[in-house]
Amino acid sequence: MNSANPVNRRRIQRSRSPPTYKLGDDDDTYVPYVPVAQRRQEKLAKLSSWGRAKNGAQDTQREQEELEDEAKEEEKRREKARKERTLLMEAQDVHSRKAAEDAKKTEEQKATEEEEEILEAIKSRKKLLSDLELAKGIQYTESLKTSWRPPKYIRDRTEQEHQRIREKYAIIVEGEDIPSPIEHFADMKIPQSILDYLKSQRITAPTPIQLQGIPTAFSGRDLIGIAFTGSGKTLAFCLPLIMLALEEETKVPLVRGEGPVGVILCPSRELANQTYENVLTWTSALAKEGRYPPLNTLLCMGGISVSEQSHTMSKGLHIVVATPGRLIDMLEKKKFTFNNCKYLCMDEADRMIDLGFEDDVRNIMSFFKRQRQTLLFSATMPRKIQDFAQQSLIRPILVNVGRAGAANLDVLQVVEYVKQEAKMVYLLECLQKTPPPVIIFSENKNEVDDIQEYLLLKGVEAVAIHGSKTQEERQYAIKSFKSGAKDVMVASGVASKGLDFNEIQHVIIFSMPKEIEDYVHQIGRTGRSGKTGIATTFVNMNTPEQTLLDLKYLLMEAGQKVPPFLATIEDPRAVQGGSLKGCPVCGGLGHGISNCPKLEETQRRQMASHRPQDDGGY
Ligand SMILES: Nc1ncnc2c1ncn2[C@@H]1O[C@H](COP(=O)(O)OP(=O)(O)OP(=O)(O)O)[C@@H](O)[C@H]1O
Repeated sequence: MNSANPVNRRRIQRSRSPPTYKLGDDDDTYVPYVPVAQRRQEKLAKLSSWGRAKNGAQDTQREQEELEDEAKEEEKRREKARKERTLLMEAQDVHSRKAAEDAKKTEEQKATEEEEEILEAIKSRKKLLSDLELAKGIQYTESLKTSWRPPKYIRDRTEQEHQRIREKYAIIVEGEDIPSPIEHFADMKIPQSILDYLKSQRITAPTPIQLQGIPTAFSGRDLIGIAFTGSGKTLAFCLPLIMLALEEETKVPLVRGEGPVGVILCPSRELANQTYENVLTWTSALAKEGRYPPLNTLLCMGGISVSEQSHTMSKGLHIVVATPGRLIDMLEKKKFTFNNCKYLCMDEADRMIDLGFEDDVRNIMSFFKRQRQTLLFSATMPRKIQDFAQQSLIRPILVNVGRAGAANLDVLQVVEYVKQEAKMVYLLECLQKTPPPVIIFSENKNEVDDIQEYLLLKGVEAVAIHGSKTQEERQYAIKSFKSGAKDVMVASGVASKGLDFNEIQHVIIFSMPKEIEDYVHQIGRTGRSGKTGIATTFVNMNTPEQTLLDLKYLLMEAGQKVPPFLATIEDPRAVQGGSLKGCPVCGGLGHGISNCPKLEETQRRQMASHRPQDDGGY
């Protein structure tokens, strides 16, 4: 029965289905593929004819079984192929899904990695200690001891009671053994003459930063104080130094060549000058009563002739208010020493340790010969700068009123779309919104001059201030604006940090600063000490989208109206499904660390090895 032999079968098939192509002359065993179904048909046909012939039921049965086996095999093969195909397809699906996820994840991961790298770099910055302390590994573990104590009835309060007071004023604190908050100036044991003076200035109850910050500083603790613009930080760091100086002077009066007891560092001359004037009024008020000795304060900043200050230098020195450059100069020339200096405060501290002043600050610290109390204050201090600063402080207390970098809620923020060429004309219209005084900010010195010129032409009494003006011009501008002789001050960033002008009704931001912190400081010139004010900001196509996004989030946070053109700006991070947390470096809410304008600016400065003297801290 040859027919059952596969070789024979193949031969039969070969004769019926000639090859469509030939592999080679020697390939005479080649058998073309015949589909199984066709083979089965053929076989069945053959079998039935054979069955009809003679071989009997047995053979037919066997052949039938063979065929069925073959069919089953074939079905199995198909099933397997189907399964394999599905698995393959599934694997492909999974692969492409994973690839898509990976692509997304990689973006996210990349951003996270980049963020971590930058944060690591910030963390690993050399500590804010003097080089001597760093070199010798000097590390203080105890805060400075002071004799000041809160009244007994406050000391007797439980921690829960303290915490309830903090919650009442939205004060957030961090640190060990946090001193108690004190709600009344009288309980802070401040001399009556100062209390009377404050009262005459309608300063009757401490603001939140003062009610927690002053007792903390009085207790000798290192402190990071963050609170809104215009919330009274200056008093919070000046009063403790005045009290410390008073205590030292009362113990052993300082003579010529001795002192200072403490120093206040400011990033600009204007701010140094303003703080100096504040200290003078408070120390004069103190001395008036006759019970307390006079305290001697020196203003140490560029643009002031040292010889003019010989009178101040001829006595023991209690307090120095300084910009970093001139202070280093004076210390190097040994005009005075920090041998007995115990108190170092930095106003607008994030700027001081962040943009170029850092080495100067470290240099200044190297003049201290003993342990000091260190205080840092600002309205804007992103978390990472706080973390960095905290490493350099001793058992620091963090006092935070509101989110660091949030806008003052007493400022009504209006953002308007104004085409570049229409700005000047619109500015005049805008000036009508409120009575004077008004401050106009521009990021560009030439623009500041142009605006002033235009306003003068239009009959508006305007002064201008920026870093390229001489010291006399700057002083004149501030003085005449403060006194009310001039209605409008046009300023570059210089006037935005910490300057406290009376009752500014309206701030106009002619060109939106790239960094949202600058915006917060600028609008913060109005709405001070509990009063309300308006800030109008011009934006247009020239304003970077990221800045607009930061602005949009800031307005939302402050519960302000978001104009439609801002509302429609989409956050690319939301579109990509990324994290929406704010930038830990600049505090901007509309971007992450990887595209932080402040970092870019820092890098630019570093590359240009250029110190931030534009506004004359020196
Ligand atoms: N307890 C108080 N009650 C009422 N007014 C106060 C009080 N303390 C300070 N002030 C007034 O508030 C105004 C703003 O204070 P200050 O300049 O210290 O604000 P700041 O928090 O330092 O603001 P910035 O962040 O802009 O520097 C000043 O005119 C000051 O006299």
